[in-house]
Amino acid sequence: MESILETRDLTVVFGGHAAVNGVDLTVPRNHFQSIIGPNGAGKTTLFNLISGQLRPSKGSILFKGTDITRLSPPLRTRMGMGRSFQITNVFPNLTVLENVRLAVQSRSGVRYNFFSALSRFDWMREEAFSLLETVMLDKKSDSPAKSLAHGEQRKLEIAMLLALKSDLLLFDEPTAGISVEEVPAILDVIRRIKAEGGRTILLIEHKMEMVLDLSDSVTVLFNGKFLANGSPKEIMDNELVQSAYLGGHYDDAS
Ligand SMILES: Nc1ncnc2c1ncn2[C@@H]1O[C@H](COP(=O)(O)OP(=O)(O)OP(=O)(O)O)[C@@H](O)[C@H]1O
Repeated sequence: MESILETRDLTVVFGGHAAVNGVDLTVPRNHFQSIIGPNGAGKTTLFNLISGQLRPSKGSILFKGTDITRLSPPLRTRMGMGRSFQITNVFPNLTVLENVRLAVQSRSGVRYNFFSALSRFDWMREEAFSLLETVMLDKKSDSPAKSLAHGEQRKLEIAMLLALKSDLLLFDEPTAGISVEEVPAILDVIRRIKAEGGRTILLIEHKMEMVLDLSDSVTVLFNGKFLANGSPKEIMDNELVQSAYLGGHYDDAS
């Protein structure tokens, strides 16, 4: 199976402590792969290395066969890697639709020209609206972004991320910090994105039922190191994984 992302001996050391320690990760194209592990296992640090927020102390990262270890985060985004918190430009006073349209526009590199016929930009509104349908936020298209509930804001961020048309999406606990009632809607959105196909998704998540439901494969980190990789069932049956969780400090946030 062709891989879209590979890390080799990926390591980052903070004050003598290796938060990510010699991790070899292989993510096949169009795969849904989850990364699990007890608190402090190094999951978010691994994402920071993959998306370029952090530079590794050692090792390399290959994305679509190219060594991106030294590339800046914006260049990685341009190559097709999307991470939701990179969306910093949510304009609270603009409508939900306008925010997504601006994300579509930024991807397309189209400069708004006051003298151009507005109809030339209709396709961007249409694409933005269809993204809002994907995240089930179309009924709020005319609401100002600032009026959205927390879970709805998360959906808006996901729609803006999808506007970038990334081939690889990195989701770091997408349901963290939102109310219990809003969790199923976010889950539905992720399920839809998976069903649409054509994308690779990497998910960090503590909610095991969500991991088991969505993942083609699961990678387990423990103390910064790769512990196991396999199908959800293989991981559930893996004795090493069981003892890491039982003996560790697994914080089931679900
Ligand atoms: N910038 C940093 N400076 C120093 N130590 C750090 C830094 N970032 C992370 N760490 C440490 O690296 C380790 C891994 O942290 P990380 O946040 O990646 O774990 P995690 O698996 O995502 O945990 P959680 O499930 O709680 O989010 C922890 O011991 C953390 O304190």
